[in-house]
Amino acid sequence: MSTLAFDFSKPVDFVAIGRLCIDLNANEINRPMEDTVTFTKYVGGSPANICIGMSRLGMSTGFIGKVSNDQMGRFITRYLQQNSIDTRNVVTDHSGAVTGLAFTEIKSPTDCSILMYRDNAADLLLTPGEVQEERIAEAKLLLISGTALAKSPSREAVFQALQYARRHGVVVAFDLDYRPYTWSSDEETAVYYNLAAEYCHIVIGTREEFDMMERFESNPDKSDRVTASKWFDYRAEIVVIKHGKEGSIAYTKDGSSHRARSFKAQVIKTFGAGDSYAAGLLYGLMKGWPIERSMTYGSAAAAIVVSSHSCSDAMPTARQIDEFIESSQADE
Ligand SMILES: Nc1ncnc2c1ncn2[C@@H]1O[C@H](COP(=O)(O)OP(=O)(O)O)[C@@H](O)[C@H]1O
Ligand SMILES: O=C(O)C[C@@H](O)[C@H](O)C(=O)COP(=O)(O)O
Repeated sequence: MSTLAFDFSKPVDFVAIGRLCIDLNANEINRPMEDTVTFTKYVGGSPANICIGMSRLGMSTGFIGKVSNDQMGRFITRYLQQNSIDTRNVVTDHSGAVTGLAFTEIKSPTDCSILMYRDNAADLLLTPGEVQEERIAEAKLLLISGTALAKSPSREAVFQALQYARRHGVVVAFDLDYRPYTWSSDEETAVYYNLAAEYCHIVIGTREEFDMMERFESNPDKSDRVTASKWFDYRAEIVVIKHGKEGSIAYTKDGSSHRARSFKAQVIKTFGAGDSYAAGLLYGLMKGWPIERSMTYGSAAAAIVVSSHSCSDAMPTARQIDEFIESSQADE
């Protein structure tokens, strides 16, 4: 059992802070980037994808971030608005910063990579003073994401958001979202990830992401239980460790563990799995569902997204997930 203390008197379900960017997903799949000539443009960035996922699931949502003052920035803000996401705290940069671009290379359904163009990215320029306390105070759940910790001032903006969440009794989820190219040193990365995780009630990451955080500690067997137990000495109620196609395991503060398998999927590409999983999982937890059911919901959302061309645009509705789970059970 988890004892997440959502304050249901708050009017907004979910607010996310961090990266807003553009995904340019290869249209000609199953070939290297060198041979790819056309791409489809989608809104991207892990926390943006999760927020879009929550909105598709019917939650009331908002985003805190910074976009470039150009056509790309306006494309992102408009897409969020079309998805009923509150953009009052999406700030426009005026320093000439640009929107981060993620070109996706789909060599095969299992061999995918992302080529990032992120020099002078606007999302990393969000300042602590630009984070509106009211946007966090009014929300039941705040999602933070690791990439925003990579550079100042967005690093301090995230810690400011964590302070506001603490002040206003907001549950905090941390999707580790570790993107090595954004960081300059492994030590710096681990320091800030560990510091931020101390404030969080739900910590979600892959085994590799937790390995990165554990560089200062001893967990030679890469034991998921050892990884999770550390965070229960701080504020964590749930720690989720994802293992790709092998599924995921969640530990709760009372010492219990819960497993979810992945669903069979007609995989087009592997990215987007984590973001859709997070949306489905957090949705279930906010509904008060048992952890297994919430994890199954996340796994089904992920199976739907890996079978689609995009991440954000493919985020499923509750009906799509329910139908998917039903048809998967019928197939068994
Ligand atoms: N190839 C796949 N087929 C079906 N589901 C998948 C696949 N890969 C991942 N998933 C689902 O997505 C979840 C998160 O994926 P994972 O790869 O661990 O995270 P991330 O995308 O953050 O690296 C998994 O727990 C699983 O349910
Ligand atoms: O996060 C980014 O900047 C790129 C994403 O929009 C991208 O689609 C992606 O990689 C999703 O990440 P995942 O869910 O962890 O696979």
